[in-house]
Amino acid sequence: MIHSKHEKRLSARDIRKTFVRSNGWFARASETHALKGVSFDVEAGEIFGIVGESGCGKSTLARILVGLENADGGSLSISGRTLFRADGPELPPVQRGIQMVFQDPYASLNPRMKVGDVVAEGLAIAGVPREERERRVAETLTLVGLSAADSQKHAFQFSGGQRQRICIARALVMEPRFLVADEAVSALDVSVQMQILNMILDLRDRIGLSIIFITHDISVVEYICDRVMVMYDGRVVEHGPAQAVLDHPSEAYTQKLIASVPRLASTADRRLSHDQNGPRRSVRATSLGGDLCQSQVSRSDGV
Ligand SMILES: Nc1ncnc2c1ncn2[C@@H]1O[C@H](COP(=O)(O)OP(=O)(O)OP(=O)(O)O)[C@@H](O)[C@H]1O
Repeated sequence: MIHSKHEKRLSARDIRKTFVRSNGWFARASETHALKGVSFDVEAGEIFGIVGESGCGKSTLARILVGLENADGGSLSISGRTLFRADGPELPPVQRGIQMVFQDPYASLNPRMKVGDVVAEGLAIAGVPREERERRVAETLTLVGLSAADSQKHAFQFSGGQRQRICIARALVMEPRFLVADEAVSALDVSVQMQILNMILDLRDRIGLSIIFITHDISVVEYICDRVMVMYDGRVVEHGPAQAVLDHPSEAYTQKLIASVPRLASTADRRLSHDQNGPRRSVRATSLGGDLCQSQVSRSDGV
């Protein structure tokens, strides 16, 4: 499942989406311009953050990337291979090489299904034979810090953090080049958030996965992202290396967004800590709400 860092770049150009809502027979339909021409590139093996306040269009963009929603205009390609463009057909979600992890692991998992069946669902739909499905499920569960034996358990037997690992395994088993994580840690406790974030950093390092990390939490961007794109009202306000944008935002909107939250220790310290300690490290974490905790984290903590 290891990807070459040289081969894939995702390019989104001028993506547009308008939602039209009917207001009954006698009133005019109302329109929401959710995306007003959004362009960006994500390099192979990078963690690309997308931030912005509620309603700026982050989730709509995520859903368009994975094919859960159609764009009205623009184009999307991975290393020149077109996923969609205005005048052409769309590549179906399963052929895109992009998978998604959602915010709430409780809502996005059927608690009564066996974990092995949950993780293998996409493979079964794609017609992958049972033996290969079982092998890939076991491999992927191990990759996310669970065990092959967990495939026989039911989702309700797991904690929130473990359920999010199952959701990540369900996405990774399809061997995507790009993973879209939409607020993937915001439903979890801060200490559990750190464990999932560390696991994502590990996955990037170990298998060269590229991750598009959508969040409203600046501290998460500072912790995990290489580059960041700031959105407001369906447009890109600015983008660049995460630390540079957070330390020296050039746009007034970004300045306001960043000024409203507490900050972590510098990226250099955190990266050094990650490099020295591998998956186990001590970090000072803060959430948008301002909670501060000292959290000792490990992939093998069982969360
Ligand atoms: N299915 C839909 N029908 C109508 N309007 C929609 C639909 N989905 C999203 N919108 C509108 O599009 C805009 C962007 O919504 P979106 O969910 O993408 O924002 P967001 O930045 O992800 O917000 P949040 O952080 O709260 O999830 C909002 O004004 C929203 O109300």
